[in-house]
Amino acid sequence: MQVALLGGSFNPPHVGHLMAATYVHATQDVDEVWLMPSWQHPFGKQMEPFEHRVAMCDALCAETSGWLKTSRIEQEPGLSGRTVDTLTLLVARHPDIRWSIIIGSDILRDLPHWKDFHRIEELSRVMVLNRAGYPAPNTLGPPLAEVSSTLIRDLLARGEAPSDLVPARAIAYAREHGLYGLKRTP
Ligand SMILES: Nc1ncnc2c1ncn2[C@@H]1O[C@H](COP(=O)(O)OP(=O)(O)OP(=O)(O)O)[C@@H](O)[C@H]1O
Ligand SMILES: O=C(O)c1ccc[n+]([C@@H]2O[C@H](COP(=O)([O-])O)[C@@H](O)[C@H]2O)c1
Repeated sequence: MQVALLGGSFNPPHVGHLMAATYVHATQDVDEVWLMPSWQHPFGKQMEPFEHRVAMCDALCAETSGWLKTSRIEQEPGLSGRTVDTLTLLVARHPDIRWSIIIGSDILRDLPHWKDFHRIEELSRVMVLNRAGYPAPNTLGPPLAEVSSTLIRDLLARGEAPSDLVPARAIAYAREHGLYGLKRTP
């Protein structure tokens, strides 16, 4: 089996994540895509609690026929969000799976600060998706949606409803739990 990992803060998840996962599943030789929310972020990004972000990722997965899953692997003791360590654990735990790592082209500028990226390339196929606004050589596919979690948090802070940028079930969950300063709904 071939699995592609899409790691991120998912704070909140949005249609860009869904499009990225769908694109990879539809065009690459991949059986499943696993969303892999950060438990703690290596560069110290502040995020809503892990359980809420997992639940919103599950809401994205519900939009698919079962090939998209959420992995809680990053909460394992001993991991710190460094992808090479997470991948090493996954490789040991699932020797039957062949791994790919999905990253958006915005991440390319951060890679010099990643731990042991060469080892990640040894353990997996790295797919760099063409994220709109971040052109780079050797990316995969057409530019994907111009949307970010930062934009969505900004819209929510201004009292706007980003209903065209976040899958409905995910925004409903965020509202139900009063995330991102949203007024809690029963
Ligand atoms: N619109 C998009 N198109 C392509 N890749 C994306 C898109 N949005 C996110 N990604 C990729 O998904 C992964 C996880 O992204 P993340 O959860 O940090 O979302 P983000 O929108 O970049 O968040 P933030 O705005 O909070 O930094 C990264 O590899 C990122 O490049
Ligand atoms: O391995 C590293 O050193 C490393 C450094 C920064 C980020 N990452 C991973 O990159 C993924 C996307 O991160 P981000 O910054 O877009 O939320 C997420 O799974 C992080 O754990 C990994």
